[in-house]
Formats: sequence, C-alpha cells, structure tokens
Amino acid sequence: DEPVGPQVVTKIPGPKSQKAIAELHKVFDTRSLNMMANYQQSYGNYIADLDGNVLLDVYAQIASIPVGYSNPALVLAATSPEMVSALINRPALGNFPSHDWAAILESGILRVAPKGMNQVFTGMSGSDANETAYKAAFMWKRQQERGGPNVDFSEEDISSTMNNQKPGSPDMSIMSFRTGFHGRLFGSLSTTRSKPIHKIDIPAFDWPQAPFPALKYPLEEHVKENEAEEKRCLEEAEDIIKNYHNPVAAVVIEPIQSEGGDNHASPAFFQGLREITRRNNVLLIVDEVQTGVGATGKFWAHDHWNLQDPPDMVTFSKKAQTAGYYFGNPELRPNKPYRQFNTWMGDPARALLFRAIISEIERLNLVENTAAVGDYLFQGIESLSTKYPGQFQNLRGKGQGTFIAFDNPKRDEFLLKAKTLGINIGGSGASAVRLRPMLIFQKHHADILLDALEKLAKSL
Ligand SMILES: Cc1ncc(COP(=O)(O)O)c(CNc2csc(C(=O)O)c2)c1O
Repeated sequence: DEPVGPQVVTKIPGPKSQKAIAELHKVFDTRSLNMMANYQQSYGNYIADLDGNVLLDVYAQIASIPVGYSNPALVLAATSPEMVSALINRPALGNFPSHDWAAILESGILRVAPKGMNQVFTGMSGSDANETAYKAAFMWKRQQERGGPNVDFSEEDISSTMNNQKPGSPDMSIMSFRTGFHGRLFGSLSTTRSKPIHKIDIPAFDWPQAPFPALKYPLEEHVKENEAEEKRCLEEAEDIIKNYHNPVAAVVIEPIQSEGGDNHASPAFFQGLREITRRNNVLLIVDEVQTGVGATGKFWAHDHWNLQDPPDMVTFSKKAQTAGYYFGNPELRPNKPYRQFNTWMGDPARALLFRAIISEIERLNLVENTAAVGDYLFQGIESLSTKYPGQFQNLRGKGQGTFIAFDNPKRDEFLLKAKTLGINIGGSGASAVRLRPMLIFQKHHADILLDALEKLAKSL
C-alpha cells in the first residue's frame, strides 16, 4: 500500500545507492542519474531508493507514470494470459497482426482518441511518434501536389530519391516553435529547439521555427500585453509558412512547451494557429507526448482549446506507455503499403497496459480528480507566492490540472533540497520548477507538497 508520507533516513544518495551507482557506472552512463530507485518498494505516489528513503514523486519518470507505482490493476494486466502472449509472441504488426489487434486498439488507444480522430499509427516513443507523423505529413503534401493518391511517382521521383535529392526526397519542412521539444531522432531533433546540448554535432534539416508567446504573469494583470504578444507570434508564424524557402508541410506544437520551461499560450492563440494552418493548406500536429493523458485536467490538453476544426494529427507517448499518432483524415494513410512501416509497428503489450490505465482512469475519475486537485494545489502555491515573494515567480498552469510550474532563482538548489524534505520534483528550461504528479495525486499529497514548498521557501 501507499505510504502515509515521505521518509528520509539518509542523505540522498545513501550508502547502498552510492554502491549501486558505482556498479552501474561500469556498464551504463550514470551522469544523468537523478536517483537510484527501488521499484519493488515503490507504491502509489511514492518512489523508494535502496537506503530506505521514500519520496513523494511529483516528477513521475518525466511525467510518464500515470496511475502510481505497483498499481494492483496494472499488476493484473501485466500478468494476464493475453499479456504473456503479447510479450513472448511479439508480432510484426504490419505483416502478422494478432487476431485481436483491432479489438485491443478499439478498447484502448482508440477509446480515448481525440475529437475528430478515429485512426492511429502506433510506435515506440515520443520521438518516434513525431518522426512518423512528420513522414505522414510529407507524403500527404507530395501526394496532393502530384494530383492525388492515384497519381504514381515519376521516374525522376524514383531516381532522385535514391540519391537523397529532390524531387523524390523533397526540400520540404516542418515548422516548430522556439524552445519547443519534440524528441531526439533526426526529424524530431530538427524541430526540437530547447537546449544546445540536445543538438550539437548532429546534422539538422533546414526547417523553420516561429516564436512561441512569452507571456507575462499573473495573466489577469497582463491581458492586453499578452494578447499583443500572441498576435505577434501568429503573424510571424504565418509569414514563415507563406515564405520559408523550404515549403512547410506541417506545423508541430506542444499545448504547453514542457522541456522548454512550461511555456503556456491561450486557447485563442491555438485557435488562431489552427486557422492559419487551414488557410495555408498545411497540417497541424499537436504534440501531446508530455501534456496528454489527463495531466492538465482534460484527457488531452488541446481539449482546453475547444477547436471547431480538430488538429490533423496528435502524437502521444509517456503516460500512455505506448506511442504513436492519432489522425482522422484517411488521406493521411499513405497511398501505398510499406511507406510508413517498420518491424513491430507498435507494441501490443504496451497497448494492453495502456488499456488497463484507461480503465483505472475511468474507474477512479482521475482526469476530473486532477483538475480539482490541480486547482487546490495552484491556490496553495499562489498563497505561498504572496507570503514568499520571489520564490514562486511566474506561477503558471492555472486551470491546467496539476501541470503547474514556477520560476525560482535558485532552482537547482531548490530541487536538491526538496529531496531532503522527501519530495522528488523536476525542473525545466532555465529556471522553472515543474510539477508532474501522477493522476492519483490527491489533496493530502498536495498538502504534503505545499508544506515542503513552504519549508524550501523559508530556507532558500
Ligand atoms: C513534448 C515532447 N515530445 C516528444 C518527446 C520525445 O519523447 P521520447 O522520445 O523521449 O519518448 C518528449 C520527451 N520528453 C523528454 C523529457 S526530457 C527528454 C530528453 O530527451 O532529455 C525528453 C516530449 O516532452
């Protein structure tokens, strides 16, 4: 069962963890290691290490644990005969799908499909979901230019592509936004614009980036200024789409830029962006890898935008355990097989796990829970920000469930010290402290967190 609260009994990492880290370092790079964990002792919202320390986890494996550690419902799914077969008889789904693959998709991934979407291409990770969504966009665009799905490739297409030259390998682009993060494979990395360390030494495509709104907080005190900033960004985005030398096939954007520092924009901004993509005949890809699956108090963060005209594709991973892109327009299925293809084409085992997660989310009403607890938590931090000015700057994420962040001038020290108070918390961008609790995070967990945040504010 879940512990009643955190307990810190040694410095972190403690002696046993230090020994295990040294062992691991011989065979695996541990320089990015945050904490050596013991998942057999981790329950619910709490992560345990080897030294008896148990921390309230509001980082949750970079926002990838949805319904808690060692969740009994997931243990059941993980030990079912269906799972055993899916794990040991892993199908090459493109060629030999299991007889129940449609049923697994319809009762799982597609059960939570965003509005306007009833198809999915499944993959392995967030980067991979974005890579394959970009490929679908390029094929769609070229197919349209050719005159439709039944117009065949030209001889020039065929010969030039074998030399990685246009027109077969076209000079088209995906427009992303400054400080956005979409993954670290080649196409996704060319759209990632958050930190140099992600990109140095890796060749990149000549693709454009538009400015993402830099909003001032509190929002209610900067309405006009923020509206003007969003308008400026939309105008620049449309200018790039119209004029970039490598024609833009699609735009990719996160509902909340996560690795870039928890940067928000208003529903009006995203509605405006959708109108721009529509009138310029480019696709809109919404990257819900980090914001998706309930964290913002809606199942999909872009549900907050009330779009009349849904995005063309939505990519997902992390809390879903599996990954891929949703779509609705049948033209986004390439005109021939083996164009969007790979060995596994997804993972039935992970799809089964996601189905169990979805059932748990519905059984416990966890999306509404996250909205309510998020509001409670936001108010709690808001009063701390008044009591300790400067410690919780640019508090953001109001109405976005527990997807809350603030800036602290001593952010790295803040995060380190939080561990000594029994809280595992993450950072993003240059100075943001970001909250990524699980969907089972309740008000009593929020009280534990708020108590620790107050102690930190006092001590820093
Ligand atoms: C919005 C968004 N889109 C795509 C990705 C890539 O997903 P993965 O390839 O890491 O599964 C991510 C992954 N998040 C992430 C957090 S730290 C990190 C890293 O590579 O340093 C990656 C994401 O947040």
